Amino acid sequence: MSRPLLSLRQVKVSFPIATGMLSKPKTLHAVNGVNLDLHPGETLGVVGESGCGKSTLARAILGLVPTAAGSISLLGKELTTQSSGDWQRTRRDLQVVFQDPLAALNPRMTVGEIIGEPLGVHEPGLTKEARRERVRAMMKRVGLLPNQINRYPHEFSGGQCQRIGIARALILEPKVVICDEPVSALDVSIQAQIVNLLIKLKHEMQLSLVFIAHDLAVVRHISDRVMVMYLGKVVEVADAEELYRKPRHPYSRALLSAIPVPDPDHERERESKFLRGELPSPLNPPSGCAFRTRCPIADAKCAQDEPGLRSVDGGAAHAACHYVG
Ligand SMILES: Nc1ncnc2c1ncn2[C@@H]1O[C@H](COP(=O)(O)OP(=O)(O)OP(=O)(O)O)[C@@H](O)[C@H]1O
Repeated sequence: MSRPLLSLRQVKVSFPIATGMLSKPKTLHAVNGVNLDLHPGETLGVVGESGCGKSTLARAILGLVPTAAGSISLLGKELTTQSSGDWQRTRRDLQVVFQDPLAALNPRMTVGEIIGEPLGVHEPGLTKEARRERVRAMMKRVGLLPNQINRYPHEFSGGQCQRIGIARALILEPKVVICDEPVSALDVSIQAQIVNLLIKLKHEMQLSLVFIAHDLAVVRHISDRVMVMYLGKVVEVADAEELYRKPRHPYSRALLSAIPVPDPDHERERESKFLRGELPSPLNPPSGCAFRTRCPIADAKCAQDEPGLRSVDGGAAHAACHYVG
């Protein structure tokens, strides 16, 4: 297999949380020992309930939040210890598409200025006209009309704003793009258009994507592999087809069973059967396996021993459960 472009090893991100005037702050482990490899041309989906650490993981990769431990390397270069000057160079290869397109765009800048800004930083030798030409070409590529280059973000719909965000992310032709819930804020009717655009651009521009979403149907459509997170940890990784065909970890099974189906009775029955109770507080995670308090097959061993991620069914998947495989 090819060498990964992006590699994470035992990455931890923690936040101190005040618990009262007289007590010491507690530590919330938002990302707790995550390993990840992203290969050239691959789309890795990251799923899990709200609060499982997906966005914090994305922010750690992008250097927007400090890591407490572990290593993150891009094209063989360690990111966690690099200087801000090095980070600037890294932005050429590593870009992000955020969830809320309008909030991510500066309302006082024209679309041309927004999309062209990274070119100004990384290719300062370009003439103004050459830069605008690149911007127009990119606008066309993402399905915007180049003659709208002087318009402002508020003149565009949510879907069009996300196209602007994607154009800005791709103008430097990066190798890796972190998509943090890029369609969650959009109308359902627009979501498929944006996902299909990302798939098209990924092939045309030979991108590798980390695609974070809580909508499992969207993730299935775009991903080659999927990583399932629970309380800051990876509980399963498998090829997308394999994961959706046969989820191994009880949490993956619960998540997939909760995908809405047209029959409401069917859905209710499935959800109540598989995904019980609330996500425990990450400030007080359960002992042993973090999922055991909601797991239908947990026993005393699960309260004592934390299962590590291991290869199951001859390598068809990796799952962190004592009773899988
Ligand atoms: N800056 C912060 N300070 C304190 N706690 C934080 C901070 N950022 C995130 N957290 C906590 O870290 C945990 C993981 O949050 P994160 O936003 O990464 O999850 P998520 O899976 O992306 O959820 P969502 O889909 O709701 O964004 C949560 O318990 C959250 O409350």
